[in-house]
Amino acid sequence: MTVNAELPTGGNTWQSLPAAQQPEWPDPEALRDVIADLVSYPPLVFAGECDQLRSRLADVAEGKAFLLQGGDCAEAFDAVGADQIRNKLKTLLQMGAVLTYAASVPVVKVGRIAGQYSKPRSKPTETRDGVTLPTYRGDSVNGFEFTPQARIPDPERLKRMYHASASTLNLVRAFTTGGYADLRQVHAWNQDFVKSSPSGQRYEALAREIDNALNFMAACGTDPAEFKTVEFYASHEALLLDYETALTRTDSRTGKLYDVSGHMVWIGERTRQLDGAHIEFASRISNPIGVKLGPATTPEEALSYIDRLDPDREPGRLTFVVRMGADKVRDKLPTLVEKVTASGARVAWVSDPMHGNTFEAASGHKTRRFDDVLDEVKGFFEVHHSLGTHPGGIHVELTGDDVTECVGGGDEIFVDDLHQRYETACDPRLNRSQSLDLAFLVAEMYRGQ
Ligand SMILES: O=C[C@H](O)[C@H](O)COP(=O)(O)O
Ligand SMILES: C=C(OP(=O)(O)O)C(=O)O
Repeated sequence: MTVNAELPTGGNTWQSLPAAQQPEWPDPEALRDVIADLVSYPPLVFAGECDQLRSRLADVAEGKAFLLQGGDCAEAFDAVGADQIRNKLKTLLQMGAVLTYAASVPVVKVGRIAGQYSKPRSKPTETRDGVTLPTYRGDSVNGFEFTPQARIPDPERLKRMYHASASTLNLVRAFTTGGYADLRQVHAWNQDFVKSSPSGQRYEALAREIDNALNFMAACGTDPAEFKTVEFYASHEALLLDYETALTRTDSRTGKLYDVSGHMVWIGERTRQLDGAHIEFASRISNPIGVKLGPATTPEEALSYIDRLDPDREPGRLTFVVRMGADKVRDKLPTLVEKVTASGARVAWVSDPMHGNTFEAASGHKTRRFDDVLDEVKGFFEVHHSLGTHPGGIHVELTGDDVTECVGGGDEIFVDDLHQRYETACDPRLNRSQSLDLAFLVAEMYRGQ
């Protein structure tokens, strides 16, 4: 649909191409009005911040840093509250501290946050007790509630997504620069957690070491400003192209286009068609771009993504997020890495150990086994180790709350526990304890390389 003539030139070239996974908005006029409003709204992030992230991701591509990207599968409008945002951030900060200290590597921290409101789905409809309704596509499109009314796509939700993203980002910026993320708070992030959980206790021991190191540095007269704030970036899947285009602006410094809805956006497994609208859109913007690579990805496709999205071969521009499944990663990944490396391109390679490892439990809950998640990351590391390339990071669905959505972990969740706190709007997330377990285990793998 051609929605707006005022969009920056080049930002809407995708409109003549097939766009997968777009909602069927019932009222085109209403969509047009919403987009006109969105076009007039201020940017959520600045082009210069996107460039800064690109330079951090260049370090990842060059083997000098590790990407920690994580957050909800699907953010929800009713979860835009201080506690939930702080808990998520706290979990990522704790994981970041574990990885930085235990693996001795700079960690680039990127949330699946402040924009992750849209979901690609396997099926257009959902059936419960003989009733079939349109599937839930994220709070940016329709309601989670299983009623005909809630499931009608409503473009006003695009504006709610903008405002929810703005509030979230505002709080995240306050937390990360206003003292909460000061490394001296490394114990405070754990206070509500340490007693009850093995990973919390392990973390506490590490936090004491970090404290000692900080005290030592202070005694030597060094108290670096870098420890008082944290660089934290926001990312989401660029799924709803009308929204992303409405938030695409021309950078006054360079004349280039940036999608100012988030610092980094990625193209998902279901929308990465080379002749499709999503890749075309991503090719026009200058943000760092991720592309999810499932087990069917061919080396030729991977090389074509590089030609389309990173024609200048700029490290940090392109991140390949590998999500093959624990049973396939060791077979499928080596050829991709070999061919990409041989081409001379320098992309960041990151493991998403969640999306290839989903199954349905007998109770009907969609879940993932912690051991499969871990095994996929192990396979990812093994492949890179054997090829002498850099395992650049992890991309994980997680929450700071004590949910029971994935099975396993040190504080073990059993299949029979799933119903207790199964709160995700879409896919199962690691809870805080499982997330910290993963961070410790990944740090060991990284150190052991
Ligand atoms: O988060 C990813 C996808 O949106 C999700 O895995 C699709 O889930 P579905 O197969 O239930 O549609
Ligand atoms: C949908 C997602 O993943 P994928 O495209 O890899 O299935 C996601 O990360 O939310």
